[in-house]
Amino acid sequence: MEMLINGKWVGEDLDQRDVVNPATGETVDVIPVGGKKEAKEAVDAAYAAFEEWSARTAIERSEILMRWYELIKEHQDEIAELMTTEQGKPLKEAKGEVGYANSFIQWYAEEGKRLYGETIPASAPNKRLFVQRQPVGVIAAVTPWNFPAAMITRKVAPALAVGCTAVIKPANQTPLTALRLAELAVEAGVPDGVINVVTGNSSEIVDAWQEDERVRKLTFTGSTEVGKHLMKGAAQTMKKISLELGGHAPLIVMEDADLDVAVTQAVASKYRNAGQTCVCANRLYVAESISEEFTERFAKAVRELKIGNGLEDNIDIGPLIDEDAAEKVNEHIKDATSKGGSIAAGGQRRGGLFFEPTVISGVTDDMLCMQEETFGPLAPIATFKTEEEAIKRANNSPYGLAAYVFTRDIGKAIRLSEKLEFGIVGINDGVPSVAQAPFGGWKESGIGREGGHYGMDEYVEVKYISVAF
Ligand SMILES: NC(=O)C1=CN([C@@H]2O[C@H](COP(=O)(O)OP(=O)(O)OC[C@H]3O[C@@H](n4cnc5c(N)ncnc54)[C@H](OP(=O)(O)O)[C@@H]3O)[C@@H](O)[C@H]2O)C=CC1
Ligand SMILES: O=C(O)CCCC(=O)O
Repeated sequence: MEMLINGKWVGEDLDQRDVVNPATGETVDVIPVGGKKEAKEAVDAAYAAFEEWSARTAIERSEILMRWYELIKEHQDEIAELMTTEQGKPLKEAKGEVGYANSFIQWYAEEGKRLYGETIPASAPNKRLFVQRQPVGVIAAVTPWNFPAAMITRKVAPALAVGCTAVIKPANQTPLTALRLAELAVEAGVPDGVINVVTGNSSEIVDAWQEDERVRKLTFTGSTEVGKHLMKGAAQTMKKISLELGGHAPLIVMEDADLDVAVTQAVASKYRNAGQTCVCANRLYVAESISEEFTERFAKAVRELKIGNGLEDNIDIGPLIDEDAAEKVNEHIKDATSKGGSIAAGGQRRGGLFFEPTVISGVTDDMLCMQEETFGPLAPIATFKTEEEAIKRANNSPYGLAAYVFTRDIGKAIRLSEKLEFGIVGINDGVPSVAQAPFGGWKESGIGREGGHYGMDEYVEVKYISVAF
C-alpha cells in the first residue's frame, strides 16, 4: 500500500519494505520507505490544510467524523481481518479493537462540539475577560504495533474534532490498518492534507517533525525508552507532548475477593493481545491465605486458552509480534524458574512466534518478571500477608500506568485505589479502558491523557483575552 500525503497515495517509486504476518511469516503487503522528504511534504500539506479545517464549525467537522465512523463500522470485519493478518491478534479481539477504535471517533465527533471557553470576573468595571480554547495546529502522532487502529483514532479523533490537522507515523510492523483507516477518512470527506500517513524510516521521519516548528504537538504511544528520547527532541521547538509509555501493572487479589470474578478478569487483563498491552496485568499479588486456590483456578482457566493463527476459529492467543518479543518471554521464564518459581501452566515456546500462555507461582520480587514489563503471555504470581505490604510492593516501580484490585470490601477498594500510584485503577475490573474515560500513566508511564474530555485538552491551547472599553 502507498502512503497518504495531501490526499494523494504516493511512494511507489521509493524502496519498499515488507509487512509480515507474524502467524505465518508470509509477506502480506509492502509499504514505501519514506524519510525526511516525505515527512516534510506531509507537514507542508497539514500546515496548509489547517487554516481551512480549523475555520470550519465544530458541527461541520463532527459530521465528517461521523461519516468516518459509519464507514469504519461498515468495514469492521474487513479491517479486523487485515489487522489480524499484520498483527496476529485473534480475529475476535481485532473486531473488538476496531469497535473500540471507532468509539473514539464517535465520542470526539460529539465532544468537539463542546469546546467551551470561559468568562472571568474582571478587576475593573471597564474590562471583560474571556478564555478561548483553540486548536494547537499540526499534530504528529507516532503509534505502536500492538493496537494498530485504536492508537491512531485515540489521537487523531480529538485532534481533528477541535480543528487540528495530523501527520501520522504508524509502526512499520502494522501500517496497513492505519492506511486503511486513512483511506476511509478520505472517503468520508476529510479534506486533503488534514490526515497524512507517512511510512518508512521512523527516526528520520520523526526527527524531521521534531525539528519543524510548524508541528505544535507530538503524541506518542510506545516504549518508555523511545518516549524519553522523543520528549528531549520535542524540547527543540517546545511542542506540547503526550506520551503513553510502558506499564508494569500489579493485580492484587485480596483475601475477601470473589474468586470467580478475580480469575475471569485476571485472564482477560493478562492474556488480551497475548499479553502485549501496556495495561496488561504484569505481576499478580495474591493474599497468602487464598493463593493456592486462586493459582489452581487461574492456571486451569489459562490451560483452556487456545493458541493459533488468529484467523482460525475460537483462537484466544495469537503469535507474538517478533522474535525479540518471544525471546523476552523465554528469558523471564528462565530467570523466574532458576530463582525458585514453579510453572503452573504453559511455559513452552511452540513453533514460530507462538508462546504458551504461562503461569508461574512462588515468584519473588527479585525476579526479572517482577521488575520489568514482559509484554507477553506470562503471569507471575507472588503472595502477600497484609494490605500495606501489597500496596508498598505494587507501588515499588518506576511505572504507574494501570493497577487492579479484587475485593468485596468497599473500604479496602477505596483505600487501595487512593494509595496506588497509577493513572488507572480497575476495582474488580480487568478491562477498564473506554473512550469517555482518561487513559494515561503516572511516573515513567507517561505524560498527558487520552480519552474523555481530558483527551481533547491535549490538542488545544488556552487563550486569555482581556477587553478594555
Ligand atoms: N505503551 C505501549 O502500548 C507500548 C509499549 N511497548 C513497549 O516497548 C517495547 C518495544 O516495542 P517497540 O515496538 O520496539 O516500541 P517502540 O517504542 O520502539 O515503537 C513505537 C513507535 O515508535 C517508533 N519509533 C521507534 N524508535 C523511534 C525513534 N528513534 N524515533 C522515532 N520513532 C521511533 C516506532 O516505529 P517503527 O516501529 O516503525 O520503527 C513505532 O511507531 C515492547 O516490548 C513494550 O515493552 C511497545 C509498544 C506499545
Ligand atoms: O497502550 C496500549 O497498550 C494500548 C491501549 C490498550 C487500551 O486502550 O486498553
